[in-house]
Amino acid sequence: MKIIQAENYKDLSEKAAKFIIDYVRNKPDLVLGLATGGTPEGTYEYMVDDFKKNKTTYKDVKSVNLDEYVGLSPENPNSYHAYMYNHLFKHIDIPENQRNIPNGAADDLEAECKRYDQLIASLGGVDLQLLGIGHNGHIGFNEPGTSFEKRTHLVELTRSTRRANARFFNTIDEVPTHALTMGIKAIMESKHILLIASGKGKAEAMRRLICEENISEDFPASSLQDHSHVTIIADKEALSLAYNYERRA
Ligand SMILES: O=P(O)(O)OC[C@H]1O[C@](O)(CO)[C@@H](O)[C@@H]1O
Repeated sequence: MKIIQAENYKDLSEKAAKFIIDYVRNKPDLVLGLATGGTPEGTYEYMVDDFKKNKTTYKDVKSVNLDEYVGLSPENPNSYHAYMYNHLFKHIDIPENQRNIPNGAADDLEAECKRYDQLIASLGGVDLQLLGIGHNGHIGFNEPGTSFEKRTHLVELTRSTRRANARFFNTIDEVPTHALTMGIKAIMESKHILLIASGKGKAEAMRRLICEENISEDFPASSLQDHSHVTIIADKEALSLAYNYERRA
C-alpha cells in the first residue's frame, strides 16, 4: 500500500483529483470506478475545476459506479445517479452512454446484478477504482460479514451505515434499507485502487486497515491488504491513529 498523507480535506481532495486526472491523461480510454458519499465531493469539485481550466477530456472514459440504493429511481435526488450527475457528470464531457451505475429501481435485482457484472467484464475490468471507507470498514456497500467472493450483489444496510448516511435525507427512516453494490471480488479485480479518507471519524478504520495485518470479512476494507496496487490518500486526522504508517507504505 502506498500511503499519502494530506494536510486536511481540501489538500486530500486536490491530491486525489490530481491522481485521477493524471491517470485519465495517460490513458484516455480509462475504465474509471467511481464512488459516492461525502468524501469524494471535494475530489469531484477539483476534477470539474480542472476540466474547465485545463480541458482534460473524459470523452473516451467509461465509468462504473460502485453502488446504488434499492428502490430509488435515478431521478430521486438522493439516488447515487443524481449524486453523480450533480457532482460530476453534468460538468464534464463523459458521454451519457459511457456512464454506468447499478439500477436500484430494477424489477429484477438479481438480473440487474448479473447485467452489471457482465458489463464490467465487457469493458475489460476496472483500471482505477476510487473508494471511500465507512466507519465500520465497509467499502462500496459491502458491510462487515459480506463474503469476499461476491461480485455485484444485493445487501441489507446496517443501522450504523443508514445512520451515517441519514445526513443526506430528512430522517433515517427515509434511508433505504437495501442497496446494490459491486462486491469485494469485483473491487479486488480493479487494476489500481485509490482509497480516500478524511477526518477523525475515520481514524479507527484507517488504523485497522493500515496497522493490523488481519484480513477478515468482519472488516471488509482489510481485503485491500491483498491487493498489489492500492494508494491511500488520507488527511492527518484520518491517519492520527495509524502510528508508524510510514513503515507499511
Ligand atoms: O465518504 P463518506 O460519506 O464518509 O462515506 C463513506 C462510505 O460510505 C458510503 O457512502 C456508503 O455508506 C460509501 O459509498 C462510502 O465509501
